[in-house]
Amino acid sequence: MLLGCIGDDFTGSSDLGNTLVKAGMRTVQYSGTPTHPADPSVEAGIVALKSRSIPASEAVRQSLQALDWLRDQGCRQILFKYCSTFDSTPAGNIGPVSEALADALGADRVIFCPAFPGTGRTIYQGHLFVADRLLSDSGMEHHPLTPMTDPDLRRWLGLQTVRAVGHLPAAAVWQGSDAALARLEAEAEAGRPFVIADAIRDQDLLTLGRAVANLPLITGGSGIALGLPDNFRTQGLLNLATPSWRGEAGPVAALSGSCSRATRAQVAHHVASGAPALEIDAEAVLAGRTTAEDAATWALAQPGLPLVYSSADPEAVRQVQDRHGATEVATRLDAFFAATARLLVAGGVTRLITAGGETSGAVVEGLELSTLEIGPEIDPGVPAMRAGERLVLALKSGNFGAENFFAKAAVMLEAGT
Ligand SMILES: Nc1ncnc2c1ncn2[C@@H]1O[C@H](COP(=O)(O)OP(=O)(O)O)[C@@H](O)[C@H]1O
Ligand SMILES: O=C(O)[C@@H](O)C(=O)COP(=O)(O)O
Repeated sequence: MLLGCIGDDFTGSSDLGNTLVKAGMRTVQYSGTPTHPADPSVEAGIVALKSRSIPASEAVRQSLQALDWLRDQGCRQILFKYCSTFDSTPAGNIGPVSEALADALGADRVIFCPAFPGTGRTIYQGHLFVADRLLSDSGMEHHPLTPMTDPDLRRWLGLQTVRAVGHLPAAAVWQGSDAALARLEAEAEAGRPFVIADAIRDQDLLTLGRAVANLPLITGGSGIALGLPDNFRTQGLLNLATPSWRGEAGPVAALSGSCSRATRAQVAHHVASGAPALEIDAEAVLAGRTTAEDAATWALAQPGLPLVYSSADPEAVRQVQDRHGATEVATRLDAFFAATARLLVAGGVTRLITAGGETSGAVVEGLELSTLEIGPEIDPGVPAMRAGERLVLALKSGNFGAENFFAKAAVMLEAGT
């Protein structure tokens, strides 16, 4: 294993896997830190954690455990992958986890670059944009768990770390990888070891990828991985075999606990198309009036692609959180979707689509899927994946995917190549 990755959620980890596979690395996603050694053919290993929204101390503990395992596999470089919308709170977890990883690796200069231009996330003058909106005006300000109310990443990261935060501006990136590295070094020498890097085009990410080739720790979204495989390829370290993909026929179902804008549009599209859809009232789940058995029984009786969703608008989310607390609501809905997924798979579902990072984490853990093989891309940032002999999956990040994502994913999961 050459590149060791720690993902702070499951959809984000599959997004990273998608990038690395497309760039030619043999990549496997693990659910949590494995207890066994990796297959020797794996070039990039991604330990997917569900650590984005848990207490910072626990996120640090889990990330260091993942780091130990990745180092045991021989990794030469570590990538900490978080969301392209920098999902975090003033308490963490991007800052505390990065501090712990930097200390463990002796990394005295670390870039932070969540840019993913292919899905509209760009960073300029230290500010994060989603398409033509600042992050704080993109819908992410209403996120149920990590409301992103400040688009200045230097300031937001600064709330989460005792280290001073510097800036690697686009103007330096555009001068090439040597200039970018020189600026990173200068920031570190000036006492600002954590550096937000601007990037507005894939070309910028490739430049940054070359600049950080020899650094032990990199942090960012999946975009920052674009240029990393080439660093290994130029050293003759990559196997050139292309991975094969085998789709799966059989019953299909979709689950959505994502309340992000893109997912809500995809749910509305699915409902408007006349496909079977069951809306789950969060309040009813909390009161025990709606159970996983109800949802799975309904889904297994539907033709085509049934969708079970709790996706709701910000006002509805706020009301239920005000009554029960955000953590309690998330915990109960996670458990509901995990149990529903178990019943669906036990009932014969072989293609499972899940929308939402936390929700996908709960589903994958609920199904006890330890290793996921990354397949072809469904939409930018979302690959098809295989878990064992009979089950294929798509884990969709909340804000990714075209409006017809659910139907498209169902087809893609079946198709073989
Ligand atoms: N109707 C709802 N009311 C309140 N919270 C909800 C509702 N539906 C889902 N949630 C919670 O919102 C969060 C969505 O997060 P996640 O699954 O990561 O989606 P995304 O990828 O869009 O961020 C989860 O914790 C989920 O349990
Ligand atoms: O970087 C991204 O945007 C995604 O890979 C990701 O992490 C999304 O997380 P969720 O929106 O919570 O699914």
